[in-house]
Amino acid sequence: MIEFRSITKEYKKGIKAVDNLNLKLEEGKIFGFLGPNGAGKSTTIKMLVSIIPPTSGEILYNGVDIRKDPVAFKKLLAYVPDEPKFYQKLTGYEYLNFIADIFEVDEKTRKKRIEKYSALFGLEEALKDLVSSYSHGMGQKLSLMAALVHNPKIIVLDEPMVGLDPKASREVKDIMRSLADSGSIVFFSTHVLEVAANICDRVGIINKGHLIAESSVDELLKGKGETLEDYFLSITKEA
Ligand SMILES: Nc1ncnc2c1ncn2[C@@H]1O[C@H](COP(=O)(O)OP(=O)(O)OP(=O)(O)O)[C@@H](O)[C@H]1O
Repeated sequence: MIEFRSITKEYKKGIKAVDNLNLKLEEGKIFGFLGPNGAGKSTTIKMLVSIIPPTSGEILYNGVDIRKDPVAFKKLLAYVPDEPKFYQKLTGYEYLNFIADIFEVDEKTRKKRIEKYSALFGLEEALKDLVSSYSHGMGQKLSLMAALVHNPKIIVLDEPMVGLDPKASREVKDIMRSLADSGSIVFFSTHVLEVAANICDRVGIINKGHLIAESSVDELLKGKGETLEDYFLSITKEA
């Protein structure tokens, strides 16, 4: 389990991008993180994947601060950013092999996974080309493949559906489900409330750095007779 304990991030002194966040992410569950623009979603994700440190508070994995043994934690983790960056002079294959080397995935296993996911995403031919020739959507798919090549125990995705065609978007949702079903922690941010309502086991809504709701979609909407979109719009307006 991952636990955010009183996590606060101030980029500028006195201005809290994330304010006293307490949140638990469980194995086997897909957790959707929702919020308006500038609410603090990417900041939370970047703290979880150790790109930026919190100003205060701690993030625990199975009870241990993730900063205690960062390499051990990162070995379990895959991060799919909203704007993936690649080494442009590598081919897709070279990039995936580079990532597989870092995560010490053996040759046979990586070959099997690369074949499986390149077929799913229709990227078999493109993997021979330089990454610099890829469209935005192809880059998104490559970034997802790089995450999946080491079969992560924890996968964190920032706006994973943006720029994907409908088929790839469906594949990503199915992959997230099967990772969760195999016991991984799946945490992603999205603006697409329909996706969140359909695939998440739990959702959290953040607004102006504060977590203002957190539960299963059903519990959130129980007795309210609303869609997730109606509920989201009403509580982010009030807060
Ligand atoms: N590097 C930075 N320096 C200063 N302020 C920042 C920085 N990154 C984000 N912020 C501020 O922190 C707040 C939260 O931003 P964040 O990117 O986490 O929001 P978000 O929920 O991911 O938004 P979006 O949905 O638009 O991507 C915003 O007020 C933003 O301006």
